[in-house]
Amino acid sequence: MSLRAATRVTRSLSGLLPRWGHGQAPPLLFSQQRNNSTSPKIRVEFNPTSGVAVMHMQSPPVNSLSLDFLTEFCIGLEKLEMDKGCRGLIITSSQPKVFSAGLDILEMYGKSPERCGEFWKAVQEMWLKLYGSDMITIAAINGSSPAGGCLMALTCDYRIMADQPRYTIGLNETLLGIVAPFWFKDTMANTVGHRTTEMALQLGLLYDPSEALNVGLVDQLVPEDQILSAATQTMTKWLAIPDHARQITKSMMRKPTIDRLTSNREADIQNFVNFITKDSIQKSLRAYLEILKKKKT
Ligand SMILES: CCCCCCCCC/C=C/C(=O)SCCNC(=O)CCNC(=O)[C@H](O)C(C)(C)COP(=O)(O)OP(=O)(O)OC[C@H]1O[C@@H](n2cnc3c(N)ncnc32)[C@H](O)[C@@H]1OP(=O)(O)O
Repeated sequence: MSLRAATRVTRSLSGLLPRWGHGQAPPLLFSQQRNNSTSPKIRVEFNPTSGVAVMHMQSPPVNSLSLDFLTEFCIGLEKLEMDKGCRGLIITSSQPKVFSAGLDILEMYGKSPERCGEFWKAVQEMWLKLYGSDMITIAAINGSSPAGGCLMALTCDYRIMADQPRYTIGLNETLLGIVAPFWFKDTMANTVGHRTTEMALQLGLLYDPSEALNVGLVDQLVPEDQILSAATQTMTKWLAIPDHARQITKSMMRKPTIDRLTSNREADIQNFVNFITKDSIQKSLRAYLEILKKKKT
């Protein structure tokens, strides 16, 4: 059980002690000041009345997960996680047509081993923080969400996708000539099962929304303009569950997967650096970048 969950259990068992003592700022003001934040790539709107924050990813053109993006994202997440008034988080995109394009390919192409290692550590950090979050997390997927973007959505408790057939979602790493690491694979298998994951990962499948719903990669489809209201409605249902019971349950389901990475973090970084800096892999990434560029012409 996480420290925050343990604290909540203690609080609920000790007879609903007041949260704010004499001389402290009233909760609403305090929360408002702390957690409505805008950094260049992330905008957070926290509603202290509902206890729900909405995180808007706003890194043009495609919310790719660069080192800077991941750093801002983790700082934003950490702040919300520390705020006991924040119980739920909705993650969505401010960019048209794209939730997140996944890891920033330019962070993996032509970079030094040291920089690649630093980048990978940040990717791990994002996953650890989100997958292990005590908050209720909902991905409001209002655009395409390949690879690392799909991973980000998979770490949430619930996924709502815009019902727009041109959007796709999936772990398509093999299409780039790279390999989804074991914890990407585990996160997907925990969501859709072993067989679907095995096939999807080998083929680098990108699903349209109805296919994604069919395999259980997303939980609900809604018209794009209703995605935030649908996320808010779902959040209300989840908020009705006592936090401590839900958190312990979430931890019970996810801890073995999280422990596999936490006990192998350094080796996983080394593995990534050795893999990604290989000439053959760099060549594949260059070819993929060229395909992305040519798409436009
Ligand atoms: C053993 C195991 C060890 C470990 C082994 C290693 C494990 C690695 C795991 C990797 C996980 C990943 O996430 S790898 C990342 C996978 N991501 C992808 O395949 C997504 C590629 N992108 C797309 O499909 C599309 O861009 C999409 C997101 C649908 C949006 O399409 P659009 O038509 O709207 O936009 P585009 O015109 O394509 O893109 C706009 C610009 O953004 C750029 N762009 C797009 N995606 C980008 C990205 N991910 N990183 C950087 N830049 C990107 C394009 O090149 C364009 O640049 P300009 O031309 O300059 O404007």
